[in-house]
Parts: sequence; structure tokens; C-alpha cells
Amino acid sequence: MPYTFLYPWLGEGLLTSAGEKWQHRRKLLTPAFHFLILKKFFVTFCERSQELMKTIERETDNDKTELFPLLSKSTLSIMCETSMGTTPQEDIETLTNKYFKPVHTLSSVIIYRITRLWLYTEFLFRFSKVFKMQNIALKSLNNFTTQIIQYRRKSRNDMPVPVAFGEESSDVYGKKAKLAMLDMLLDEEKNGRIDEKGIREEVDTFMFEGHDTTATALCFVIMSLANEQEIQDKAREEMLDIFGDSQRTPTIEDLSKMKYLECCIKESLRLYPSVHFMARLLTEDVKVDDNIIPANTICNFNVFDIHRNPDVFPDPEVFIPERFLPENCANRHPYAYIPFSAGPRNCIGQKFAMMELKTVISSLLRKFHMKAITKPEDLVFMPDLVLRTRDPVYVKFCKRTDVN
Ligand code: HEM
Repeated sequence: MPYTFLYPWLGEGLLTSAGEKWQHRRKLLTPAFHFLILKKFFVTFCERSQELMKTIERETDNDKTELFPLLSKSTLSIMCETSMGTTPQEDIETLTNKYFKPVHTLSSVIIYRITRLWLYTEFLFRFSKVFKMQNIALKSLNNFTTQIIQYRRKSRNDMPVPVAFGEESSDVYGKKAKLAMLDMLLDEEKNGRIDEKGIREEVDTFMFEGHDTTATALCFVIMSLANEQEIQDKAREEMLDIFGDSQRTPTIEDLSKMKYLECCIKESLRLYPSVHFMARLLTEDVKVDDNIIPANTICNFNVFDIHRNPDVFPDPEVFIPERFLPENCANRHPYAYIPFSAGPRNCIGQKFAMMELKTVISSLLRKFHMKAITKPEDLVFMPDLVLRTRDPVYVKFCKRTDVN
């Protein structure tokens, strides 16, 4: 399975584990994504969004802005603050600066290995030049993870862990809801349900899965809106309906009113699924039409192509958010659109991600007009763990007051 190449980095965390181990971890971690916890995280989404808006405001003087570095910095700080409980911002800044380079190296090494059959054997891999690169990157990431965990252990000792929601929290997972996922894991360590190695696996898994996928999604939603002026105007109208010209901070209720924006995000994830391929090992024979695929076969799914099936999505290359209006997807096959996968191994963070995406994009629409620089036809996709382009993706941001 291609996932085994992730072991040196993510160990057997939620993404890479199987069987009983996966079941145990999923059960342990699911409460960390309860609505009441997400509600608490929403404050952070808003604060970090406002910070991003300030950075983008400075970008309005430039002819174009490269999206990904800006967005991934923001989504990584959101992960540190929400799931890992790291504060203040200076500490997050120091930590995150050490993260991007080794993660980039590790992703490249894994893709290099997946695409070279002779490197599938551990023996030959150990003699390859990329093995050394992998070890150097792993060492840096190990330090990063150690610091994240040590930071939280220390701050828990220095002051009691804040309880998220007072009275109402008690039914979240049978005891009081804690602020961060890492807190929950540290509590479970005391109960003997996870050890230090397990905690490290989940910190590595969530840091990676939680920031890179969301930054990629944000990047393509922004690029798509910049290229589709009428759609951008319609999404902006929706913001005016909700907020008028007030500058107030959004509420969770506001997010649930952003129906058209949700369609835009879904359509962007259709055309540009952050997780563009997945693999599954069949545990039993599977019948597809008249053919039997035997148990123990590895099946690779190309999500990018599944989402461009013209029988399901007519004019598949065209950005049409209305495809996701309830009346237009009522009869669609549940597995025809799988940006967050489906079934028991679906994305545990999908509600978290949707909230984060809506918070950031709605703030952008309220403050800025986005003009196209990179066009969909310019995109050349590269093999990587998440959807990547050969060249940077740019847009031009203009202050709303600059727009007639
Ligand atoms: C737009 C953003 C996101 C997209 C498109 C996305 C997509 C996916 C997909 C397709 C899978 C299945 C992968 C596979 O089986 O190979 C997955 C799994 C997972 N995702 Fe996400 N994800 C996103 C955001 C997040 C966030 C924000 C978090 C954490 C806060 C997260 C945590 C995870 C974890 C831990 C798994 C493994 C779940 C399991 O196997 O039980 N993801 N995600």
C-alpha cells in the first residue's frame, strides 16, 4: 500500500493505521470534533482570519499575490492553536517556521518512492540518495513534534486546562470538554489508553492532514472566484444580505446562512480535490459489473477523474456552483463526489475544514475584490500527496473601496 511509505513520518496514526488500532484511535479522537468543540475553535478561525485579512490588505499594493505560502501559514497556525493548544502567536510563529521545509522534503521523498518500483523494497531504499534526505527531514520534524507536546504539557502544568463550555460541556464525551485535541490525548495517556508514541503519531497526522489540505482548498476557491466574476459577485451579494455593510465578526449562525458560498467551495473541491488520490486494500472479493476483484487487491482511486465524470457532472471543466444546490444533487450517487472520502474512513476534520473555509472566504469577499492572474488553463498539476501545481497560483487583491 502507498500509505506504508508514510510510516516513517506519521507512524501508525489515524490516517495510516488499520483494523482494531484504527477503530480504537477513531473512537478516542472523534469527540475532539464535536460541534461544541468546533464552536470554541470558531473564535480562533475568526481571529486568524482577521490577521490574514491584514496581511492581504498590504498585498493590495502589489500586482499579484502568491496564494499558497500565505494561506498555509495561516492554516498551520490555526491547527497549532486549536488542536494543539499552542499560544501565544510568537510561539506559534517560531514553531511553524521550522515545519514547512521538512514537510516539503518528506512529501517529495514519498512521491519519488511511490513512482519508482525498485524503491518499494526497504533494502534498496536504504541505499538511495533520498533515504538520507528523509532522515534529515524526519529529525527536524521530530523536534517540532516534541516541542508541540512539551509546550502543551508545560502549559497544562502551569495553569489548569481551560474548560471549553462550562455546564454544557459535560455531555461531550462523558466528561468536561477540553480546549484542544492534544489535551484529550494527554488525558487519555494518564488513563493508559494511549502512550507517548501514539500521541506523537496523532500530532504528526493532524498537523499535516489539518493544514495542507485546507490551504490547498482555500487556494483553489480563491483562484476560482477570481476567474468567475459573476459568481464572485453573487457570493459577495450573499455576504451583503447577511452582514449589510457592517464590519462585525461572523457568528456560527451566519456561516449556516452562506448557502451559495458553500456551493462555491464544494464546486472548487470537485475540480481541485486537495486529496486527489486514495488507495484501499480489499478485505473481501468485490463485484464490479460482471467482474470480480479479488480480496487483497490494492485499489487506487483517482478522485480528480471521478469528479470530472461527464455523466455525473455535465461540462465537467466548467465551474458551476449550482451543481451543489440541494435539488441538483438529490439523485447523485453518494460516491460520485468524495472530496472528504466516504464511509467509515472519511475525513474526521471535514466539518472543521468547512467552517474554516467559510470563515476565511467570507471575510475575503467582504473586504476584497479578487481578480484573475492564474487561469484554470494555466494549471499544470504535479504528483504530490495533496494537489499541487508546477507554478505558483496568483491572484490580484483589490480593496473593496477601490472597486467601482
Ligand atoms: C479541505 C480540507 C480537507 C480535505 C479535502 C480532506 C480530505 C480528506 C480525505 C479525502 C481523507 C481520506 C484519506 C484517505 O483515506 O486516504 C481524509 C482523512 C483524514 N483527514 Fe481530512 N481533509 C481536510 C481537512 C482536514 C482537517 C482540517 C483535519 C484535522 C483537523 C483532517 C484530518 C484528517 C484525518 C485525521 C484523516 C484520517 C481519518 C481516518 O482514516 O480515520 N482533515 N481527509
